[in-house]
Amino acid sequence: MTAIESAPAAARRERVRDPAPDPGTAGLLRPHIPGFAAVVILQIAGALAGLAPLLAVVELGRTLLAPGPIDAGHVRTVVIAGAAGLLVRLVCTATSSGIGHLVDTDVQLALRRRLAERLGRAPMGWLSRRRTGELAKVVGDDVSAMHPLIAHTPGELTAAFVVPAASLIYLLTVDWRLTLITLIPVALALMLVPLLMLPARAREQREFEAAMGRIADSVVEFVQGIAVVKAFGGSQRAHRAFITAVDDFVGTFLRWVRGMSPIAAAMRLVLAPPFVLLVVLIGGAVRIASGGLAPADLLPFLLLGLGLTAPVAALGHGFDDVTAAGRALGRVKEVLSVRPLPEPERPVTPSGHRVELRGVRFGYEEDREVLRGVDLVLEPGTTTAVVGPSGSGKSTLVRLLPRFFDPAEGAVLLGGADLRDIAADELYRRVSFVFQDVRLLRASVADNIALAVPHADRDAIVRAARLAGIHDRVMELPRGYDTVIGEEARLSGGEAQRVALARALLADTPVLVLDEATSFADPQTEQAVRRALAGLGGDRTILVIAHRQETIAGADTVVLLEDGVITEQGAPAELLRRGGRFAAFWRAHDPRQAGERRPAHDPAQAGAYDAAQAGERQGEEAR
Ligand SMILES: Nc1ncnc2c1ncn2[C@@H]1O[C@H](COP(=O)(O)OP(=O)(O)OP(=O)(O)O)[C@@H](O)[C@H]1O
Repeated sequence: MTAIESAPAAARRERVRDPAPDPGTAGLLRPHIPGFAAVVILQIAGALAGLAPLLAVVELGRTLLAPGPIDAGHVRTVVIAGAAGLLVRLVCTATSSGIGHLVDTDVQLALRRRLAERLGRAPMGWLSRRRTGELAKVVGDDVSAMHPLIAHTPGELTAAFVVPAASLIYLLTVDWRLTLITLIPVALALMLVPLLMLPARAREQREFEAAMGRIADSVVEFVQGIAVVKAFGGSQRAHRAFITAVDDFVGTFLRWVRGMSPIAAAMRLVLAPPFVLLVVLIGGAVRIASGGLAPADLLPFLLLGLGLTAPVAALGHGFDDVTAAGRALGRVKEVLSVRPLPEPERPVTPSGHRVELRGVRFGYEEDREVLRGVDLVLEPGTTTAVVGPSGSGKSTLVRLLPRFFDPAEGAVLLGGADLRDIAADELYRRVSFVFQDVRLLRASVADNIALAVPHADRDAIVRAARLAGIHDRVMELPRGYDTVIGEEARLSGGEAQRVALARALLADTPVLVLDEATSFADPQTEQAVRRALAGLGGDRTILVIAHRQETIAGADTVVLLEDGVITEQGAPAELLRRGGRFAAFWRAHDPRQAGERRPAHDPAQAGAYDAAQAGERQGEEAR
């Protein structure tokens, strides 16, 4: 355990405000319970009122078929009652639907606000691993996809169950035997349901979904890799993968249809109105012939019997929409459950901008450490270049400074304060960065550069752009610095990186972190960065992942990172003189030396480095 981890770690845990876990969707829906209740109550009232016209027809039938003179007053009352019921139903269902849609709008707004707030506090490391489109889909499409679930399902389900339940109670009061006969189609449909759930059907369903997935994969693969496939003349092969997936699908689909279609057809048949009417008519005829039922009493069974099948049909209806909404809800919940990096309760102000990493350990996954105990000091006014083989943890190391992640063990200190004790806005006033995934906003070039300094004047913006080597290119754009990126002009990767560099230079933070691999995407950018670094000077603390020998040679300190540990550090010239691991690394990556002596892939050069690495590993094991 390092000195840092002990007491202060526990004390800090007490001081940080670990944000309360997200209340989840239930918490989000709670304020809207009155709205949902109004939807359900109005639907129940509307559904019951909707029975009035049917019952009025039944009553009219009974009155008209009854022997003797017709009571005109009674007929008028029945007609008015039926019409009133219809009107109440219309008003109730329209109001219920209106409230349902208002609740939906409110819920969607609340969800989007909650998502925006969560994304605003999500760790940058988490955000940087996600594509912008992926998150935009969650905030946009996935929230919209919940519309059927919120606006329609509560009302529709209520109506689908209230109408048959009320009808059933009424029919039972008329003739319970014929009521049971009327329920035969529903009973038959329910008896068919277990057949849909047989293991064979479940297997066919899984195979069907897997085959659909294979088709989707082959299409995505083809589209994503289209440039590579074309360049290497493999389009026939890629097409073949798609054709094979489709051929496989045909067989699977036929098996699925053969298994499902007889059951689905039987269900449709027994729930179809002609079948229901046939059952009611046969049952009714038998009851009337046996003298157990008055002919006029058959009427309510003919009118209401059809409605009894509604709940079974409702179970299938809208099922796809609801499952899609459920999946969308799952993705929304996943984003809502991202834990923000804890903010300090009593923030500390750093004094100065000396950066120190003490015993830093970090891994993306539980059982695999990427940084295995890094101790490093970055003095103000110096440039430190991090070098090392691919995958050694360079990007991970530098991303700890702008707090993309927190170390699992150890600490990163700025001006003597643990980054976890510094308020986020304070930290970003002191640390700026330019990494690989440059993201520009759909805003003017000037606004993009002045992101961190919104009130910067045009002269300052132009100065930063000149320093970053992007000014001339900006002047070629249709409206210069007012050109909206992504709308009026598109920038290349290197140009976007130079805009990001100008942004970082204008922010003028005392600590600057750069990933040279990207910044050096093209020769102009490479020069711009080197000029900028040389020009910055002062007592800035600069940390750069260096790939070019010029950058390494120009740094005050070079740090060789291998497999998550610093194996050598010091002034570059001194390290070269020493002839150790860094010198071997340098020689193995020096194109001039390789060109002078041997072919570019100089096994001897690489071999020297590999041998040094192997020797060190053995030494480590021995220790
Ligand atoms: N987001 C991530 N999730 C899981 N593992 C990751 C993630 N980012 C990096 N890694 C792993 O961490 C290790 C170190 O990666 P890192 O990008 O820090 O190395 P690097 O030295 O910067 O490599 P390069 O020079 O190739 O960019 C690698 O093994 C990589 O696979």
